[in-house]
Amino acid sequence: MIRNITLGSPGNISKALILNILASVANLIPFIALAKIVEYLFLNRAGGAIDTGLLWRSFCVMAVFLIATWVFENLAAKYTYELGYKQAADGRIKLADHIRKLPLGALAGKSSSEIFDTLMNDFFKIETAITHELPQFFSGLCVAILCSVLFLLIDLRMGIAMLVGLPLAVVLLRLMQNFQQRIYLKAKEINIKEAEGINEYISTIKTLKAYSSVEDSFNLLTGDIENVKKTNIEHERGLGSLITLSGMILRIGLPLMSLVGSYLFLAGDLAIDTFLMFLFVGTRVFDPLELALANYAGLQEASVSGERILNLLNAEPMPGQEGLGAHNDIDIDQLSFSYCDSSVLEDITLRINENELTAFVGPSGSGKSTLVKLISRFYDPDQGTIKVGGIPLAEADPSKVMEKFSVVFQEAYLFKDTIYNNIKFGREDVSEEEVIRAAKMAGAYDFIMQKEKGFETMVGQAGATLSGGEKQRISIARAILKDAPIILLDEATSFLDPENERIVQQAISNLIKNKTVIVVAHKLRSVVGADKIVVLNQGRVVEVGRHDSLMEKDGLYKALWTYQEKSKTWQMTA
Ligand SMILES: Nc1ncnc2c1ncn2[C@@H]1O[C@H](COP(=O)(O)OP(=O)(O)OP(=O)(O)O)[C@@H](O)[C@H]1O
Repeated sequence: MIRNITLGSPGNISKALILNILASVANLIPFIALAKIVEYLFLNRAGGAIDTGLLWRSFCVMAVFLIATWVFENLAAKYTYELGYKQAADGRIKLADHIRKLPLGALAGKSSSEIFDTLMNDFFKIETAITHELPQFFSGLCVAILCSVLFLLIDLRMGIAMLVGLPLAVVLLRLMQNFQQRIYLKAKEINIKEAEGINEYISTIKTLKAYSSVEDSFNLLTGDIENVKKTNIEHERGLGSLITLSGMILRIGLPLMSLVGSYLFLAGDLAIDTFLMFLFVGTRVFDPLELALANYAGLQEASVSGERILNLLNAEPMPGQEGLGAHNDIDIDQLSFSYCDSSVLEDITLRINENELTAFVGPSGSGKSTLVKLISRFYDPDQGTIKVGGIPLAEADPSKVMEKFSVVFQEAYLFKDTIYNNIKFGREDVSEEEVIRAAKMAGAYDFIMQKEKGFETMVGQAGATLSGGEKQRISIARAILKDAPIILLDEATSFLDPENERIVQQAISNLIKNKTVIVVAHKLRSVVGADKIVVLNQGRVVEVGRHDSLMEKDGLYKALWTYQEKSKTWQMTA
């Protein structure tokens, strides 16, 4: 279904198009005046005295229309540039806004490089189409049609000779349209693959060095870059030869018109002024026509880019407008969920009570993190419902849902900004005192103050300049500041050393006071005090209860517990 999203109205471009047409028409007038001057000087003067007044008038007409051409071209450029850049900027903002409302599933299968390419390069193509190709195509076409009709009316035989190549050139371009779109799409895919390769090469350099694999990865990257070079040259060559071929076919009209004109003139069947008009002005029709054909080829690529943008824009955002209720009980009823075709959660029915601590435990891959993502509506379930405070999440406004939740992930993501802004993230209304208080509660204050610039210390991209524990404490400070009633902790301490783990555990205790808390835990010891422990196995809930009752059952929980207790005595041996 095409949703009601447009990238601007075609009507907006009409002013620019009219100005471009006026510029092209004005550009032809000096050539008509030139034909008239030549006709007067060499043919119609008949040896009499030169009428200098007539010459000056003709020169004035030429000068006036040259200036008019310049004025129209400048005004047209102003409108088209303003419009082109505005449309592209508006479109990018609209798409970025749309992307954040999409379920993560709608973006599955698309890499960040692909989405980046659509946001940047596809919109750049549209920008170029609006600022250059569309106005030049339409103005070229209009002028060419206008002149062609005029010249056909002046002399049908000469007009036909002049335009004989046009239908052939158009047919050629139409026939090549599919081929051209295909090579453009192929070039795009290869370029995106290269961007992905570069992205991965840079972001995994640490791992590559650790495994002495930099050389292999570099070779792979070099291959990708070489491939892009080859494809881009192929693409330009294909497009270039297509345009020059159609231009050449179009210009067959020039020698043909001269030949037909010469024969007709010698046979006394063509007036000299008509012949001159065709030679001086008729030949000028080829330029706008060729421009129209060249830009038509460019517009084909813009249409491919437009389709890619619309594909993303047409992905359905998460539905729902309801606000969530005041309560924070979570009811999950017969929930099932798959990533693409692979089933991950099946028939989950569960109640999570307000202001209690609920722990999800279970073997790796059992679906704990996925269940947390469904509860915070990163995805919608395939079957079943999740209600928060009695309101089905599927009917709730997605932006309101996130107001209810603070999520602390396994790996904290920080932005390339100051520590202060990273803590304050998403809360423009908080004071400096509140930020400092949150940092203290998260156990982050001391290490922040030890840094030379304190809260103004810049954090590298993705928090690269901080340790794992420091990043985690900043993300907890962020969550404390958000003060959402439901806290989701997805193995927030699993990558930390014992010292950092102790500090982060303390920070978490401050964060979760009087909140509804769901924690995904690998280390069962960290959740012995939980009000409810939910044991998952292969996407199903297999046991629910407190630690003591689960230990009495002799089921999976007890097995996991026993295994973990034994592994505490594990030692590394060479
Ligand atoms: N984005 C995804 N696309 C496809 N499959 C996924 C995706 N995320 C997770 N999975 C798969 O879904 C299953 C459940 O993953 P999930 O991360 O929920 O398990 P988990 O119990 O949290 O595991 P762990 O304890 O190892 O973190 C796994 O088989 C995993 O490979």
